[in-house]
Amino acid sequence: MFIENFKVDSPNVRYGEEAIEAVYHYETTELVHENREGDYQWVVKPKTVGYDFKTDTRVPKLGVMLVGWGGNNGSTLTAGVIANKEGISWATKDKVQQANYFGSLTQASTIRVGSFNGEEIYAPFKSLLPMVDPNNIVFGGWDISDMNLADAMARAKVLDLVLQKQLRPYMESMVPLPGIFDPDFVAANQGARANNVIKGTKKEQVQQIIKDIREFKEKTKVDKVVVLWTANTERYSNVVVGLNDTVENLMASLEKNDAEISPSTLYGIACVLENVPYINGSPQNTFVPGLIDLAIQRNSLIGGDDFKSGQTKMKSVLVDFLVGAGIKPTSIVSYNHLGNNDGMNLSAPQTFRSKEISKSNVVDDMVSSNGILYETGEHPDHVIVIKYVPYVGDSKRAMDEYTSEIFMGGRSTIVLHNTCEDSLLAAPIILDLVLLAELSTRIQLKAEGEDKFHSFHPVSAILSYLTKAPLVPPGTPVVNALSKQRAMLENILRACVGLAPENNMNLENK
Ligand SMILES: NC(=O)c1ccc[n+]([C@@H]2O[C@H](COP(=O)([O-])OP(=O)(O)OC[C@H]3O[C@@H](n4cnc5c(N)ncnc54)[C@H](O)[C@@H]3O)[C@@H](O)[C@H]2O)c1
Ligand SMILES: O=P([O-])([O-])O[C@@H]1[C@@H](O)[C@H](O)[C@@H](O)[C@H](O)[C@@H]1O
Repeated sequence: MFIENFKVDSPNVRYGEEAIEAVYHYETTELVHENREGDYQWVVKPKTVGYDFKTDTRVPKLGVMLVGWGGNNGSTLTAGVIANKEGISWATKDKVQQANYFGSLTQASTIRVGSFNGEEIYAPFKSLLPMVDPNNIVFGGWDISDMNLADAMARAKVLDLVLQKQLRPYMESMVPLPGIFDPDFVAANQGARANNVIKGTKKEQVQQIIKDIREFKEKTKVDKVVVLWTANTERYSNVVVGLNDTVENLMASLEKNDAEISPSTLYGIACVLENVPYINGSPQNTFVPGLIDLAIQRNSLIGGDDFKSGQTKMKSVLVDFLVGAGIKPTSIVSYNHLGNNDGMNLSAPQTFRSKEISKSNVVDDMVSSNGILYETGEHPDHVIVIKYVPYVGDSKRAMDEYTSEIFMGGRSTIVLHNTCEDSLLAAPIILDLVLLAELSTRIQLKAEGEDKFHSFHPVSAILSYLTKAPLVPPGTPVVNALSKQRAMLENILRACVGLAPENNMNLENK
């Protein structure tokens, strides 16, 4: 059964005028390697840590500024939100299609809240805590191409023409602000669309971005802004001692107009200085150590990297299943071809390399979790190929072959083939990223022994479900398995309303 909403009734939870406060008992374990009578043994000690959570329930008017607003993702997301807001429907050859938010974890998935008369009860994911309604987001942003959003939507060739026609009047007046462009960081083939760029030194460019954010806030009267990079994939920046390894060196390099600071890092510096959450949807190392430290110093949320949309999402499910089932993946070969501008940009070796890295690391945690199947340091062969085929446009083809060793030396080969519009996968992920980033800035927590409430660590690991290469606080583990990432997110939000983690034990029925 499905319910729209619920409230928790518990002595541990208080719904106030402006906040929900919850007292929570976090059940965890501590391991020690002990010498017991001359023999070293691993001992696991369960422990309970008390936490207080406080969630500000005043939902702000949210502005979202996209870097690369006029791209396929940016224009598709903007169009999709307008279509939902305006309740637009359109005729396809199959049926009359209504606008929806399918593919969005927050808007289109549910959580189990309990059982009623023996029946399982589910509620929308978004009913866990008050969140921004995507229909109320005000969009803006930058693009190095000055094309208005209606024309950009047509250039993207993603949405049905009948729908585009209805959306055009809403989008014609939306024109991206000039963006920071540096041809050294993207494929040479991108230069042709760069007719809308910010001039000046790198420091002046950062100052311009700060000015743009302030003016956008002022003009649209939004309470909060989140900035998200959905612009071209860049090559990796060199991380060099003295250049970008510390806050001081990064800021000094900015003063010196050092060529090795990428545009995506420049937007990041501007956002962090302005205390505006900044999320990177592409694979490059935007978050060089100096920028991560700046975000930590200023407690300004950063998140990334690279939207986990199709092939990689599937991989973080399938390999988790295989390894969790005691089956040993030994070779994973992933090929895809696509014909949109992203594909064209990825046809250069340097930008492809960024993608190859973010797509390759995704099985690491699952492989290292099973010392029965894999020796220390052993990895499956893992090959990533991406080809640019203009004819297929945004309709990405992904082909994967997983070969595994099974019982008694047997081999099992699974082959997948997926055809799907790349941008229709990415747009709802962008939505979730900005909605969850905003929500997480309203949550405060305090562990027992701490005297003050504080926010989550500014390097936002709770966004991991949505990214191929999750950025996590330095020195903390990266989790790639999709089910674990979802459970982490859901259980943290449950904790904020005093609900225990979903444990699926169902003891009442056993
Ligand atoms: N679609 C997916 O499923 C998916 C998944 C993961 C990651 N991504 C990443 O998302 C990004 C966007 O994808 P897309 O399909 O929308 O690409 P796109 O090429 O259609 O759009 C990118 C836009 O960014 C603009 N741009 C480039 N450099 C800029 C800069 N420095 N400042 C401002 N604007 C700039 C371009 O003019 C373009 O309009 C890519 O990096 C892609 O790899 C996409
Ligand atoms: O999410 P996913 O399907 O693994 O990865 C995709 C790549 O396969 C594709 O080549 C690229 O253009 C997309 O931007 C996205 O990164």
